[in-house]
Amino acid sequence: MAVAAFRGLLNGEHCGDKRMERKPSGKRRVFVQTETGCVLAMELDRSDNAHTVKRKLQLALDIPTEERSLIYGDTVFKNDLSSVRNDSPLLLTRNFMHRSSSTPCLSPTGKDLQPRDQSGPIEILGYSSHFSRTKQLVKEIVMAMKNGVDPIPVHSGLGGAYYFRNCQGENVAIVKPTDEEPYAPNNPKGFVGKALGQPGLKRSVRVGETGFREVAAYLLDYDHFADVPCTALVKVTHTIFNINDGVNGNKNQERKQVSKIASLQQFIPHNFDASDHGTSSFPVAAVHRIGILDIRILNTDRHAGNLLVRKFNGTGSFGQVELVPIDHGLCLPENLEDPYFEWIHWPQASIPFSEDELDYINHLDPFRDSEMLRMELPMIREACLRVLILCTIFLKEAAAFGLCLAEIGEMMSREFRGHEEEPSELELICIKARRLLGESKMLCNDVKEGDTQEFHFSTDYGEQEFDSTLDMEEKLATKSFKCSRAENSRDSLFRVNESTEEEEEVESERNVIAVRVDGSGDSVRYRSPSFSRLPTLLKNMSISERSWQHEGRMKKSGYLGGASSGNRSVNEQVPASTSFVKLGDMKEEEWVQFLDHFQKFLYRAFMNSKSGQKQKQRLGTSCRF
Ligand SMILES: Nc1ncnc2c1ncn2[C@@H]1O[C@H](COP(=O)(O)OP(=O)(O)OP(=O)(O)O)[C@@H](O)[C@H]1O
Repeated sequence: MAVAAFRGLLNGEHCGDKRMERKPSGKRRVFVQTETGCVLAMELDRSDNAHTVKRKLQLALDIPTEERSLIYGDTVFKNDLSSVRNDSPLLLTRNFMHRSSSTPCLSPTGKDLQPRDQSGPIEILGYSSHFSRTKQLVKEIVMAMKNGVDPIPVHSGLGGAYYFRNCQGENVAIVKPTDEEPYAPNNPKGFVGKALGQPGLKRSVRVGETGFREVAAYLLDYDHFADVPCTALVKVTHTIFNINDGVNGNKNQERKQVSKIASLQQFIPHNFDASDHGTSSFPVAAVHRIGILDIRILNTDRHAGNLLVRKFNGTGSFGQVELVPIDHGLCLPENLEDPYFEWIHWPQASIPFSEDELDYINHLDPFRDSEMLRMELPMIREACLRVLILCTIFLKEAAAFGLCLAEIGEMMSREFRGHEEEPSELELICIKARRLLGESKMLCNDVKEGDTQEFHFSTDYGEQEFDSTLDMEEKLATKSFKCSRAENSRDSLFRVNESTEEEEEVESERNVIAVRVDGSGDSVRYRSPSFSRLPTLLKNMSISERSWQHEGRMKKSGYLGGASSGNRSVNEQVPASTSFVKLGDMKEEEWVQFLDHFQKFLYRAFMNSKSGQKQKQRLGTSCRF
């Protein structure tokens, strides 16, 4: 009966076929994933809305749906589904987010395994021309499966992963289902206890959301600069996958065809990983290129095991090797986090960037990158895109200033004093920029209705209204502000600029980078902050010595003690990672203004970093076990 509800709603388009964004009939196929990982392909009619879809799901899966919502990244669908694109993975999740993390999400009795749908065994979710290599891989894998060559589980790592093979039995891809990640409901290695969408191994990366990050890293790696293997998001159906049963997270021994949303990455034959090999033979260019990527995406998990080492031409002659970066599931966190850069103390990272590398960095455009990701991976959260923008600006300015990879990595990494974690230089700059944003907002809010649209205030008179903690350079930076209310903006777009000559010059370099249509249908134009120049106003100001300490005094005690079998309590084992700076909670106009402030503080911070470099104490926060 459940299957009947879907008759005619599913189709079997082959993964290699050219798929249109929306079929002429107005029908779209979506993949709905429940919190327990179960995936169902559905075809939506023009008339379908969130209620009708939930009703169909209830019938098909025999699960209650009243207290649940359909979500897609940041979007919660109340009713209208017209913005959902063909082949989107939607998540059906409970409305209340105060689920006890000690109570594993209920996967009642294995009953909610989805009925067989008619889509192909592997479907690529996305249309990018970048996935042409992946399409080829998928064809090879499907052919092999038809010939009885099945995938095999990967035993290393914390998450569920499977090598998919070609007809010759060679590994050609590694597939990681999103519901088998560490702590996800169907993790096969005993690390269970959370529902999809809850904070995961890193608090700023939700359970079930590492797959699209792997794809994002691949898509951002323009011209295969860092050599990230081709990666796509897929819906894949096989009996090999793991399903846990009931509240205990025990493995369901019954092998059935199940569909999963997963990342599929090209398998790269290799000789070692970087933890098994002396680092001195690693080419400077490879380390730089991987480091540049890691900085852009704020990789929190670049441990040595995530760098595959391939002997050059397979012979190893002259000790030459190639490095291939893998496992980007913990990049682009939703907040600034402590990154983990294994390369930070390798000598190669202290060698200045080459001209080619500087040229590549110079041509990076974080706003174009975030637009591209929004198009290719619509489920990506805005907060992650802001991290990408911020870190790319930081990289561009730092490289233009003359910092090397190691120095940039140092500035992004947190320090440990005693057992206390302190914000990184990058986070300190953001804290200052946010404080300044708060102060300028307060001042702008003081303007009464009916006042002129343009007004001035001076430091002398504004000072009393500032937070007493505002330090010297912030006071100077806020000196003589001119707040102008952007005209025609329904959502009160404010721009705060210094009324200095430098400001005039900088202002003239700014371009409109995006036109956003707000809820009222009005368009709001955003400017791109200048990358090439820092306002000279702040060059002589000092960023105060780091005095700020996290009030909670979080102790960093590392992650899990081991990776053997047996279920683990999430509460005991989720790391206490701190968020010093949030980027996602700013409104669009605040974010633009924040970026302006952020850039103004960079120059001095770079000067300080050059003059006072000291070795930081790090405990290491990668997720390698
Ligand atoms: N593209 C690839 N090509 C070849 N081997 C790979 C590839 N990706 C992963 N592997 C292998 O699979 C193993 C597990 O993969 P991966 O590290 O991505 O999983 P994980 O569960 O995220 O691991 P970890 O817990 O170490 O971060 C790796 O140790 C590596 O040997």
